[in-house]
Amino acid sequence: MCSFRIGHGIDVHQLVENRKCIIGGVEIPYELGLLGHSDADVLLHAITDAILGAAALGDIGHAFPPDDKSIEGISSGVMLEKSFSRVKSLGYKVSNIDATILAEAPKMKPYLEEMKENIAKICEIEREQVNVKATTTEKLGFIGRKEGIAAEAVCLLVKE
Ligand SMILES: Nc1ccn([C@@H]2O[C@H](COP(=O)(O)O)[C@@H](O)[C@H]2O)c(=O)n1
Ligand SMILES: C[C@@]1(CO)OP(=O)(O)OP(=O)(O)OC[C@H]1O
Repeated sequence: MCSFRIGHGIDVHQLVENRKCIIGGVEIPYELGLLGHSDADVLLHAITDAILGAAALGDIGHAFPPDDKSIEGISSGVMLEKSFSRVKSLGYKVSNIDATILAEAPKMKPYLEEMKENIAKICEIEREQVNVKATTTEKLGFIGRKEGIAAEAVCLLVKE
């Protein structure tokens, strides 16, 4: 009998000058970038939290503390890979991931396929098992004022 576990993740990062805008492992050309202790990939952080959450393994900050100087600038792809590896060692596979980026700008559409490919590769699944969407907040709130970008994700794990 299969066992299923669902997880949810949410993350927000501030948009500032002189930082890269890396989302879903894709460096997006934009005048502002995301601020964080790591590369601040808001989408991969939400997905990492969803995967860890599904396996009841806490969250990204437990595994990679923001006050740990040795991981300053760490790639979020590496954090997702290590988190997935923990989940895999418990016997789980990722069934699917669905995520949404909330951003007034930049336009995400040209980069969504590459993001899906990056996520699928790290989580050892097919691209069809990953969905990444984007929405504005219709110019409302901190996202609408282009002060920050948020992402939400859900992940279903399966153990056969
Ligand atoms: N940063 C964004 C936001 C949205 N999109 C795409 O535009 C479509 C319309 O967005 P609304 O918020 O106006 O509904 C949406 O379906 C996205 O595909 C985008 O690429 N980048
Ligand atoms: C990724 C970590 C790594 O220290 O830091 P940030 O890049 O600042 O990202 P955030 O989502 O604020 O916190 C989680 C931390 O684990």
